[in-house]
Amino acid sequence: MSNKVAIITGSGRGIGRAIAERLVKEDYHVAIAEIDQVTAKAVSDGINQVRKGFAKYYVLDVASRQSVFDLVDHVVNEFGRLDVFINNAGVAFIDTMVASDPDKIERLFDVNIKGTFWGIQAAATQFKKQGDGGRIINAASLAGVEGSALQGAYSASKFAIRGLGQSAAKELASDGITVNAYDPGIVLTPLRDYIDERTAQIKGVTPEVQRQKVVNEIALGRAALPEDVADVVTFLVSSKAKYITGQSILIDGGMRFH
Ligand SMILES: NC(=O)c1ccc[n+]([C@@H]2O[C@H](COP(=O)([O-])OP(=O)(O)OC[C@H]3O[C@@H](n4cnc5c(N)ncnc54)[C@H](O)[C@@H]3O)[C@@H](O)[C@H]2O)c1
Ligand SMILES: CC(=O)[C@H](C)O
Repeated sequence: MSNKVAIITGSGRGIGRAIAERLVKEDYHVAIAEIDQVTAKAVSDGINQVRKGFAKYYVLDVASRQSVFDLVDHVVNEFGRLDVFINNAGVAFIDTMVASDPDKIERLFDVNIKGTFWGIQAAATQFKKQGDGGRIINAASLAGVEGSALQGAYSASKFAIRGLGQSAAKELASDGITVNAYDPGIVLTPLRDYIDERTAQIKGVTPEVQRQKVVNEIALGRAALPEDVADVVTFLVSSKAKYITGQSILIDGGMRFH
């Protein structure tokens, strides 16, 4: 198969969907790897209506290490190889540090940190077998560069993801495998809607007021769209980025949390 092959976790909606649909335009075959079967199938079917055979969906929980390794095996059996693994799937919950529920913290760490770890392990294992390098890209966040109030567990997970990527980049460079991350600020997705609604509830303001507050902190004056992140990821997987590794690319429109 001449076309390259990418796995994008959490690509049933939001940023992951935008990345998958954009990579298909770059002639990638894509694996829509997602816990939600309905959205995964819908995104895959939509891609195949435009480019038949370019997408296949897989239902999994990235917190399960075996499921992530099985995903890579299924994709390689289907498409013949793997070139890019994008650890996009992630969850968040909003609460004060004191009120944060231990079970929610555990689940968030299992999905965001361990899920990313399993993706790095499974992708690197396959890339080493193939012997011709590869690209691993992880979803970090502005909240992983500067901790956000009411997002303690989430921020911690995104700091961890940046550290995982830096360590993996150093280890895997000799195999021609690059590892980078994208660090968006405010991107208009269902996750962001939840964050602003829940934050507004805690602060006793309307979601609209909360959304406007965060947008007002963005130098470019607008929230990002998922396509803005897909543009950066498309660059990071391209040959133009072959000398970039261990980096975390801020996509925050010049936002700075105070
Ligand atoms: N939206 C933002 O403002 C923003 C900013 C910075 C970073 N991010 C990060 O970018 C990534 C995508 O964010 P988004 O806004 O598109 O989120 P989203 O919640 O809209 O989409 C995430 C997708 O991941 C899937 N998913 C969740 N848990 C999963 C699991 N255990 N296994 C498999 N799939 C799972 C969900 O079903 C969903 O389709 C996340 O890692 C998020 O932390 C988002
Ligand atoms: C959800 C997220 O990471 C940013 C802070 O919006």
